[in-house]
Amino acid sequence: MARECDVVVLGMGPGGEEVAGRLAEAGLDVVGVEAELLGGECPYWACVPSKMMVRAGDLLAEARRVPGMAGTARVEPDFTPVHARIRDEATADWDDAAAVERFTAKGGRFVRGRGRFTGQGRVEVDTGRDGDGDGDGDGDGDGGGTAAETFTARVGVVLATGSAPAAPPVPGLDQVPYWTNREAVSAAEAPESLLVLGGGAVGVELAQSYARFGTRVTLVEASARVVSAEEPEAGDLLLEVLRREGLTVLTGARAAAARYADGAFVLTLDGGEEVSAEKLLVATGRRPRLDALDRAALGLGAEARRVEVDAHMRAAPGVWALGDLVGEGAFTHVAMYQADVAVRAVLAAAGRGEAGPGADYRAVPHVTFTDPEIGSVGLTEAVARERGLTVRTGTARVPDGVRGWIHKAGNDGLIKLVEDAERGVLVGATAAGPMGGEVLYGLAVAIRAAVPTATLRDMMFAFPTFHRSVLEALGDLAAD
Ligand SMILES: Cc1cc2nc3c(=O)[nH]c(=O)nc-3n(C[C@H](O)[C@H](O)[C@H](O)COP(=O)(O)OP(=O)(O)OC[C@H]3O[C@@H](n4cnc5c(N)ncnc54)[C@H](O)[C@@H]3O)c2cc1C
Ligand SMILES: NC(=O)c1ccc[n+]([C@@H]2O[C@H](COP(=O)([O-])OP(=O)(O)OC[C@H]3O[C@@H](n4cnc5c(N)ncnc54)[C@H](O)[C@@H]3O)[C@@H](O)[C@H]2O)c1
Repeated sequence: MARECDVVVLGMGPGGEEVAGRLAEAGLDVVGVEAELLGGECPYWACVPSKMMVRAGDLLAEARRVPGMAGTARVEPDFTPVHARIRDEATADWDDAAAVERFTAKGGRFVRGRGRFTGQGRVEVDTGRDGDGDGDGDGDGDGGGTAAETFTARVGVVLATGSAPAAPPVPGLDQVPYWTNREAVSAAEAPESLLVLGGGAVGVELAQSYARFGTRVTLVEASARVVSAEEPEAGDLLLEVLRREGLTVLTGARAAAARYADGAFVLTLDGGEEVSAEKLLVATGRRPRLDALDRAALGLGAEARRVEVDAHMRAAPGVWALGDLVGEGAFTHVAMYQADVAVRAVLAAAGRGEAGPGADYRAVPHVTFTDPEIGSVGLTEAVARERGLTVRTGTARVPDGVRGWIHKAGNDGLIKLVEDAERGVLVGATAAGPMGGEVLYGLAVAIRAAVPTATLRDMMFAFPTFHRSVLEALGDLAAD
């Protein structure tokens, strides 16, 4: 028999957890369904543990910068405390009891199991366990059946099943025990050598972190640059720094075949060259997880790669979707932002208030936490031009600013601004450098609030901050 509730949230990653918790706090009867760990990818296998690795690697890099600036330092990397911190502080040994407690304390009902959205407000969950204590796994006490529970939602269903790693169709790759982000952030030791396939955010963050612990890293990237979705100037800068730090970075290189034998992974590149290492990390992007969704109920064709939603995250009547599943940027802050929009929409559907404003993607920020950090928001120059805008750009080099010059060792960075010259407002910006992600904040405000560049130029920028380079870049814009 189906159990009734107000809302079922399918997938309890950062997006689903936020929606489910907020709706439960608002007094709705909410069932949250999660197949693995409540909290999803970000706290257990992605953002948080990877940033602990980045922090540890940055400490080593800073210590190595002491000579010539502050004395001497002997640096002996040890990965043991990094893994211990990820295991004990970040993930409680990959245990979500605290998150489950947090959700149920808000009044939510938590169901562990793999769910399937079957349309008309229904979610079937394979709980893999018996609900009635008779040991047959069907929860009906009669001694036969399967371990499935069905929930029907009076108000609707929120889909938040996130994304999974996507591996390219390289012959042999599916036969070898490669790492995804999960193994890479939960490893107890830094490998002696590591091949990284893909130089996007996952690839560069983890490649640089491991290299700083002494791992010999070879990164293979198909595009001409690493972080190829960023401004080319930022990609070039990061490439130069990674190579200077001793990583082998092969750009414009595609894997043509993969094999594993005698403890070594070998990638044959399309030019015939072979590269090998003790471990292989495949970091070639992610795809929305649609496998648990009835495509017909969502109006999705067989070719659809993501769930389409309107500005209020509505995918179909009584169905909302958010996070990596909807492909508006695979970032935790995007999922959380969309969760906020969805909470208002669901409450409005339940007769509680107004849906309010829809999602606004003019100023989506993101930060790749390498050293230098690559922060960017809004449109790149190329995308702005593709959209037919009259574009002016302004750039400044961080080492040329007073703070950058004072900082000296590790001061690589740049600011790039993209202006819609007709409107006299910024539509895109990149802040690369020490604390590039923090410098980005003011630029995100300027883009979101459409602050005239004339006003930005007229502002005071505290001396001597890194963000004063923004003033230099604004001056360069004016000179176009
Ligand atoms: C290595 C790495 C580092 C990252 N670093 C950052 C960062 O620094 N900053 C940032 O903003 N983003 C970062 N991201 C991206 C971020 O992790 C994701 O954007 C975010 O986790 C998406 O949240 P979500 O709720 O959409 O999905 P997910 O986190 O993927 O959660 C979806 C949940 O749904 C569950 N689920 C799926 N199918 C079912 C089903 N059928 N039944 C029940 N449950 C199901 C899954 O088990 C999962 O728990 C990183 C990603 C990676 C891989
Ligand atoms: N700091 C952050 O916010 C952060 C960190 C990590 C991940 N993420 C999120 O997770 C998503 C996934 O990250 P990702 O790095 O896996 O994907 P990505 O899409 O950012 O980068 C994948 C890279 O792999 C390359 N590639 C694809 N196929 C290849 C092949 N056959 N051979 C060589 N190179 C190939 C692509 O050219 C691309 O540069 C990101 O887009 C981002 O949304 C965010």
